[in-house]
Amino acid sequence: MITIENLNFGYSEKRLLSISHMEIKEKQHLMILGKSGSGKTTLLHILGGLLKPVQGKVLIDGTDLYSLSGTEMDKYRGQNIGLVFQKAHLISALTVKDNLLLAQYFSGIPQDKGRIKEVLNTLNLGEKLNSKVRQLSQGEQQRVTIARALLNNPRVLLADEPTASLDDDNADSVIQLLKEQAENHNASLIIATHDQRVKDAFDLQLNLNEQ
Ligand SMILES: Nc1ncnc2c1ncn2[C@@H]1O[C@H](COP(=O)(O)OP(=O)(O)OP(=O)(O)O)[C@@H](O)[C@H]1O
Repeated sequence: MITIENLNFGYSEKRLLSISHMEIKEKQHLMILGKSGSGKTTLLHILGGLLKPVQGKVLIDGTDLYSLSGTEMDKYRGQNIGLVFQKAHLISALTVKDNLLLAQYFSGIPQDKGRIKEVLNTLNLGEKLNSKVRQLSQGEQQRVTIARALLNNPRVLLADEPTASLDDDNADSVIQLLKEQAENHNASLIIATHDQRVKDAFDLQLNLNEQ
C-alpha cells in the first residue's frame, strides 16, 4: 500500500502540489490526470523516491521513503520501484539483453539472464533478446522500457505518459499491458497522463487541475 500524507511541493516559493491524504491499496491502480505543467511528472518523481517533498510523507508498505538515506533510497528504489519514463533512455547501439543487464547492474539487483528472458517473453519480446535497440520499432522499444521496469518484481510500477505518442489502438493496448503486468506481479500501478483517451481506464483518479 502507498500512503501520501500532508504532501507539499514547489520548485520555488510557489506551491505546485498539495495532497493532504491519499491511499493506494494493494492491487489498486491510480491515474494521475492534469493539464501540461500541473505537476504529474513531479508527483511521479516524488512517489518514486527521486524528488524529496518540501513537506509530508510517502509510505510504501510502511517504509517512509524520505526517512531513508541517499544510499538506502537507491537500494530501496532498485528493489521495489519500477519506473517507465516519458523517454525510453535505452542505449540504441546495444542489444535488448545488454540494456536489461545494465539496468539490473545499476539497480543493484543480481544480473539474471533467466529473469530477463522471462520478462521479455511475457511482453512478446522473447525473439528480440539479441536485437540491437535501434533495430526495434518505437512500440517495441517502449515495451523494452516496460520490461526494464519489471525486472526487479517491483511493488510499485510508475509510468509517465506511456501513451503520449501512440495511436488509439496502441494506447489502449499499452494501458492493458501495464495493468496486466502490474496484476501479474502484484504491484500497484500509477500512471500519469493528460491523454483524454485513457483517462477512464482506472477507477481511482487524482486530478491535479482540481487542487
Ligand atoms: N526541475 C525543475 N525546476 C523548476 N521548475 C520545474 C522543474 N521541473 C518542472 N518544473 C515546473 O513545474 C511544473 C510542473 O512540471 P511537471 O513536469 O511535473 O508537469 P506535468 O504535469 O508532468 O507536465 P506535462 O504533461 O507537460 O509533462 C511546470 O510548470 C514546470 O515548468
